Amino acid sequence: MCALRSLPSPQTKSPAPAAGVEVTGLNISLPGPRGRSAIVRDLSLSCAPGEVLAIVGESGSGKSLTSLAISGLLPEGAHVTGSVRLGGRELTTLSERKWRDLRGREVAMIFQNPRGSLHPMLPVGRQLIEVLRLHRRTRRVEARAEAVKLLTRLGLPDPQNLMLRVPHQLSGGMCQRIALAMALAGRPRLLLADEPTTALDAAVQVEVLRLLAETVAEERIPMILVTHDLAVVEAVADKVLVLYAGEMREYGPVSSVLQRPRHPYTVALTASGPSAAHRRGRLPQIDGTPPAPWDRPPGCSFAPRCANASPICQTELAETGNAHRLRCHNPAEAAHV
Ligand SMILES: Nc1ncnc2c1ncn2[C@@H]1O[C@H](COP(=O)(O)OP(=O)(O)OP(=O)(O)O)[C@@H](O)[C@H]1O
Repeated sequence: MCALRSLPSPQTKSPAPAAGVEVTGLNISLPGPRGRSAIVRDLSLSCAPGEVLAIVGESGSGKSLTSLAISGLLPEGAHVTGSVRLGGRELTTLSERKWRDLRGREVAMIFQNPRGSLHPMLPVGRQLIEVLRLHRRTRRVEARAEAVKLLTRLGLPDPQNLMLRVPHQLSGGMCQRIALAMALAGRPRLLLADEPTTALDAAVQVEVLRLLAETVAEERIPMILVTHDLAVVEAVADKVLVLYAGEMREYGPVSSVLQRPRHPYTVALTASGPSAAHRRGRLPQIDGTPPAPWDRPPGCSFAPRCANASPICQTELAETGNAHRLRCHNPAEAAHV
């Protein structure tokens, strides 16, 4: 773990305090081998300004589609119902023209491969300055000064020199920080990060994520982080949403959900403890496989893999809790992990 650094506070802030994001009753369906299938079902979450919400779950649980739905980037043929509100504005009904205006500026995204978001032939400084000029409508000289400030803030030494280099002359960690600076350039009202550090080595991952979490906290930007890695969740997130087969199973503050998991699925994920997960960097394996979206059983779709399942689990889902929400008829005792 790297030591936390105290960062200079930004001189320019968003004109108005950004409001958070609120997702209510989100359903995403896609055409599949047996017609249209519900992939994500009845998902609700919220992320306040400066808060980091992590979405975790096994491969195929719908983490990326949820993030893509929030950023208006779902694949062709996807059908969405429910609501995604950012600062009180409904996003699910925006036209593509409105999205083009919003995306990258108000809703920024960071992906797994940092080099993929950079032009391979252009100096990274020029790329960052162009994005700053576009989003902030400033002159080149001001954009350059802002670029230096952003890169310093993201822990990059000698930013003037670094800005002259092209991506292949930089390490993956440096490229990811440049990509982060570009994502932050528009002073977004929401940051979506899908496995942003998976391609980096473990020590750099933690440092980049810590800097990112500090920056969004200072800038009051809500951040939704998609990850497989419980150690990442523990290190940087405030809240966590545990997805199983496209549905919420457990949701609440990290300190509560990961330390005192109640849903048998979360219990299984955390059974070896986040620090053991940290060593592997992936979710632990659980016996069995999740159902395909077109083959979901009625009731709780985790029931076929669940040691606590009882007959009611085959027919109905039950939701309890408020700050720490849970969908389970037979939750585990709230034991400390
Ligand atoms: N373009 C698409 N067309 C049809 N089905 C898709 C498409 N994209 C994703 N899916 C299906 O939707 C489900 C959820 O996919 P998604 O990528 O959101 O999962 P994930 O939790 O992010 O997985 P991973 O951790 O492997 O990235 C999967 O069953 C996947 O096969």
